[in-house]
Amino acid sequence: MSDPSRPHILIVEARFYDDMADALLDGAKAALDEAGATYDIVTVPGALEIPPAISMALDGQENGGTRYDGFVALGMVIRGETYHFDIVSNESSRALMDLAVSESLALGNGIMTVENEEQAWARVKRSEKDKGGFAARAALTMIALKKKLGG
Ligand SMILES: Nc1c(NC[C@H](O)[C@H](O)[C@H](O)CO)[nH]c(=O)[nH]c1=O
Ligand SMILES: CC(=O)[C@@H](O)COP(=O)(O)O
Repeated sequence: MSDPSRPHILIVEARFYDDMADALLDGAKAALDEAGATYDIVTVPGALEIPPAISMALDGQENGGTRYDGFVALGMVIRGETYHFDIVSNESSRALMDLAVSESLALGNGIMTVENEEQAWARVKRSEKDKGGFAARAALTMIALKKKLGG
């Protein structure tokens, strides 16, 4: 039984790039550990699978599954040669926004969409930008806001 006084978070990570996923996850876990939050971690192949995974977790909550106070999405989308970058980037972010608004979710979006690996590495745990940690803190902030607003 999780401690009701501590936020319980679901981290959904896309491991399209394993090494970068590790760095994003390190940042998110460090932020959640610092805040005293508890969390589960699920892994999906790519960023496009993150919104469906969160939707599955929401369905699970209605069927006796684990209840989550908030969600953290982690992924790295790097532009290639084709239009697929735009699809993956735009559709994953749009689906997350649609879910967050329609379900009033406390969600931190840590799906990075970058032009190249240099930009990618400059935004994970091993850098001052630490987008994984930022997404985790965003989720925690929205959990507190939701409680303040009576959600
Ligand atoms: N190119 C990247 C992808 N592409 C894969 C998709 O996200 C998806 O898994 C596939 O289309 C099967 O449904 N995903 C990333 O996370 N990052 C990329 O750079
Ligand atoms: C973001 C992507 O889907 C990308 O990695 C795919 O690369 P490409 O456009 O060269 O097939």
